[in-house]
Amino acid sequence: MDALVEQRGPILIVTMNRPEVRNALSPAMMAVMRDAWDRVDTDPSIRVAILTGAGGAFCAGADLRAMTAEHPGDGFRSNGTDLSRIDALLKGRRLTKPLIAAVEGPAVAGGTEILQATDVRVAGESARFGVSEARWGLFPLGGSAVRLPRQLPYTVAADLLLTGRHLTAFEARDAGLIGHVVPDGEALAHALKIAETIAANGPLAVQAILRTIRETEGLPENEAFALESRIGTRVFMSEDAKEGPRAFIEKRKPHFKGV
Ligand SMILES: C[C@H]([C@H](O)CC(=O)SCCNC(=O)CCNC(=O)[C@H](O)C(C)(C)COP(=O)(O)OP(=O)(O)OC[C@H]1O[C@@H](n2cnc3c(N)ncnc32)[C@H](O)[C@@H]1OP(=O)(O)O)[C@H]1CC[C@H]2[C@@H]3CCC4=CC(=O)CC[C@]4(C)[C@H]3CC[C@]12C
Repeated sequence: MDALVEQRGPILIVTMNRPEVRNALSPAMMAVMRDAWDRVDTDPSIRVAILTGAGGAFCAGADLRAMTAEHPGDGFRSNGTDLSRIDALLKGRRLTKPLIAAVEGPAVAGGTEILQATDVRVAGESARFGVSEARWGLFPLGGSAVRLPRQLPYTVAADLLLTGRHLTAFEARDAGLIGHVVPDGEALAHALKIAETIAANGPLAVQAILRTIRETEGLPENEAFALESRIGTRVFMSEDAKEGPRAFIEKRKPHFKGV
């Protein structure tokens, strides 16, 4: 299987699994990823997802060997593919639940592109990041030319996109591309701890916060607050909003039901 999917309690772990090519993307891998994202969105027992890679690598982007079989543009010309939405890479689509990246080794090109669709990012200290498409005369069609300048300071994003150079894990953390650097081999364990913390929180609150972050992006402040207050008020009216404060006063863990 080019990608593996495992549910551990409320956490769904998706592992890109072509370690012999540093988990370069294949159509089969992308089909499993797309189905996994559908499952995250529709299965109420899943509260958080983790994306990781097998064999000490995250993902090396598109399969460059497969691209040499024919002109890389032929696939698009022949079937009129619309790349404004690529579900597997969460381009043009965002999950309704938090997605955590657990990165070991290279997360390059398409690997750094899908990273930008994750909410919390953890990497082993030998991880490397970059959007190297321009080095091969290609375009980062996983969305980085749009998304990276929205996530990083402009000049950092432009530098990475235009030079195709790679960053170490510490440089990526300094640039704000990732949030946590951990010893090599511990990215998944650390991501699981973060996932457990999030999964123990009120699921309605978590999903409403995420929805607000996503849907207010780029809105004028007053429009953003109008939407935010509509989404947030519904959380306050839930059963979970009664349970949380009650649990605090009774000095026990809350039992959230997601209603
Ligand atoms: C458009 C997007 C996306 O933006 C385009 C890309 O991602 S282009 C890919 C660019 N990739 C790179 O620049 C990375 C290249 N690799 C490296 O730099 C290094 O290997 C490394 C830093 C990752 C690791 O270095 P190491 O020293 O640790 O290891 P190394 O010895 O180099 O490698 C070990 C072996 O692994 C092989 N390897 C590594 N990377 C690749 C790779 N990318 N491809 C193939 N093989 C790789 C290496 O050769 C070694 O093997 P040996 O045998 O030992 O030599 C696009 C993203 C997804 C696309 C869609 C995919 C599905 C589709 C299918 C279609 O038919 C239609 C189109 C589409 C929808 C397609 C559309 C474009 C994308 C969205």
